[in-house]
Amino acid sequence: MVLEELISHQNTINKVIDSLVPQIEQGCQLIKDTLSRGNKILIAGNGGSAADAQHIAAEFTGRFEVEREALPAIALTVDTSALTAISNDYGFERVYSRQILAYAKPGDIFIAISTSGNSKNIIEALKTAKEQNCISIGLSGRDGGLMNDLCDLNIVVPDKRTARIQEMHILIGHIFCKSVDEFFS
Ligand SMILES: O=C(CO)[C@@H](O)[C@H](O)[C@H](O)[C@H](O)COP(=O)(O)O
Ligand SMILES: [Zn+2]
Repeated sequence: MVLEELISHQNTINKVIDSLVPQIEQGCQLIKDTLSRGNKILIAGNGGSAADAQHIAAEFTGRFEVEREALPAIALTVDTSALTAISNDYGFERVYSRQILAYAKPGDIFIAISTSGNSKNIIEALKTAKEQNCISIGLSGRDGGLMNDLCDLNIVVPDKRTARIQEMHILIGHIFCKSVDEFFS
């Protein structure tokens, strides 16, 4: 089983190498352009993808591999008072869209992470991000789901398994960070 899982991960990376390099490069460029204009990054996801959202945001506000200026990135997954109040008062579907209304300025980037591409709170957040004139980058999987029609750039990991898709998302997130390190250092 262990070897099979490792080989399955390797097969997914090979599919990403074969099909997603231009889209990942486009994501790097959008993020560098956004940060160098003085705009910020907002990130959200559910479950393992919530952990990815805060992991990636912290690489920007703190640092990744080299010394460079602090960069503005906010994970919408971390404030338990906001998460519980918004869910309780407006419904879980609006837990991220309400925070986008609070934080987003035109030209900011919203990175939406969903392996199915269909989580309702992520879809609502993408609709609000569009209304706020934000740029949206999707990290999704399977067939890209509803995110295909709502993201400026939807990076769809060509796999069916949530675990494999999540593993590629954090790799792509780290590639975004590497490209930002090179640009800002
Ligand atoms: O990490 C995992 C599974 O590996 C789970 O916590 C997973 O993220 C949750 O089931 C999410 O609710 C799935 O949502 P999504 O990726 O379809 O948007
Ligand atoms: Zn997981």
